[in-house]
Amino acid sequence: MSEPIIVARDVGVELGGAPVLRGVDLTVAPGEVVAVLGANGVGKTTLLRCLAGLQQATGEVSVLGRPPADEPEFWREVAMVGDEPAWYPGLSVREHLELMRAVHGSGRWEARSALESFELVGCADRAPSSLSTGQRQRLSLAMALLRPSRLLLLDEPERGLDAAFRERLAGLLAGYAADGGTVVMVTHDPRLAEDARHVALEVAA
Ligand SMILES: Nc1ncnc2c1ncn2[C@@H]1O[C@H](COP(=O)(O)OP(=O)(O)OP(=O)(O)O)[C@@H](O)[C@H]1O
Repeated sequence: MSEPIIVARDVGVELGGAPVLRGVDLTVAPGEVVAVLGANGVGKTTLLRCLAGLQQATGEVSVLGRPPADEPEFWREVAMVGDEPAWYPGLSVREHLELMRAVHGSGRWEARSALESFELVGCADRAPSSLSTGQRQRLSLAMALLRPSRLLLLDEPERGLDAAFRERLAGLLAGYAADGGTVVMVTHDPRLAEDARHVALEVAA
């Protein structure tokens, strides 16, 4: 059996003096799509940040065979979509996608295919800051899915997306996993969770 992509054991986090995560275990195999579910404030984003090396935790966290670290070497293999990124002034939607290909040396798609898949053709020459919330979210997702990666970490990828595009996104994530990628997403969206293995977080006692 292939090595897990993620192994988290007995993970604990305290924020502001209060326990947020306690005794959390998670193992994710290559090619899996995992949906982290739970009520508001239960610690889903905090867990994702632990997996991204953005939050210190007690216990053990291993991602791609080593402790996650917020360093270029880690981010070459891991793509994350969470809070809206800073957009490059003066670069269009198309140029943001081309930038991803240029920086990473290759990509899973040409910029033109990504524009089509993420329904951004009509706004390709506009500045991202001039787009709607859902269009900007599509661009964030397109930039993450276009570049090569082994693990995709998504925090509420459904934010701002209409129902039809959520359906499309479910298919795009299934395609990423079929290509050998692994997805861990925090979501409140039943459609995105439908095809995923559910991991339910509960309030840390
Ligand atoms: N910087 C911080 N300082 C103190 N407490 C924090 C901090 N960040 C988050 N928290 C608290 O940690 C808990 C978990 O937050 P988190 O964002 O991980 O929850 P979540 O499950 O992702 O919630 P939601 O579904 O609302 O996005 C919350 O009670 C939140 O108030």
